[in-house]
Amino acid sequence: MVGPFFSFEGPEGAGKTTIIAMLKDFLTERGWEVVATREPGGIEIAEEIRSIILNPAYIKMDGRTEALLYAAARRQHLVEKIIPAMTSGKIVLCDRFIDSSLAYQGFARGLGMDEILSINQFAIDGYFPSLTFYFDLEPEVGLERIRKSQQREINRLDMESLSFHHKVRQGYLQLAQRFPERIVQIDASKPVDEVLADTAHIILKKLGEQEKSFDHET
Ligand SMILES: Nc1ncnc2c1ncn2[C@@H]1O[C@H](COP(=O)(O)OP(=O)(O)OP(=O)(O)O)[C@@H](O)[C@H]1O
Ligand SMILES: Cc1cn([C@H]2C[C@H](O)[C@@H](COP(=O)(O)O)O2)c(=O)[nH]c1=O
Repeated sequence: MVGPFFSFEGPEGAGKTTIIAMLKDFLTERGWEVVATREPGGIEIAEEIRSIILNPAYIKMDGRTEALLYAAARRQHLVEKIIPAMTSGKIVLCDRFIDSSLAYQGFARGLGMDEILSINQFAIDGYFPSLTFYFDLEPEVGLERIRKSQQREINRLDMESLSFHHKVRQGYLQLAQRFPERIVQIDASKPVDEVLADTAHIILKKLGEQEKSFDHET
């Protein structure tokens, strides 16, 4: 069985990292093998690219360079970590994937969603997530959460204007409308335990569906 691939999307401080860690424990306790990972990063080459993209000193980075670096990090992470995990039947929980590029570079940077989709189609070669959770939150709330967080350094993208972060949200809302069969919107303003319950419920349903279709094949 090929393991399912779930991506988690949303603005800064939406709670993706928190919920992925909780879901990993929740699913592992139920006997699933789970790989939790993140973009940009997750493996050495992509973490190196991450440190370049997010370096607050690189304010002169061109938007297209930024988009290509995210796509390059994505490609390496996909072939080195995500595909092998899926092939060995593990559940993949990925903190950000292609929709981050569509919302941030495509929409908020103004490079065009379809242009960014096109370079990313080359990078992902058909490996779209089985399901994407979009954690919807007012950008002001998310930015305030990360400002208060001890564990989170402020990176180059965090430093963008509030209007950029509003555009990111608008971009995500458009994506949720464009891909309703893949993207599930979660209210990330709720308390952590409620966000976890909402997300886990959908994942268990999806796993049940996948187990059923697997039974039919055998
Ligand atoms: N539902 C929630 N309600 C209140 N605070 C939360 C909630 N979820 C997460 N937080 C807190 O908000 C901060 C950011 O959470 P987290 O790192 O999980 O977000 P994120 O979406 O991964 O952010 P980013 O993508 O910007 O790194 C943390 O301090 C976390 O404890
Ligand atoms: C994958 C991806 C990410 N981004 C942005 C989104 C965030 O501002 C940073 C990553 O930081 P995080 O703390 O790990 O969330 O990068 C982007 O603009 N485009 C992308 O494709």
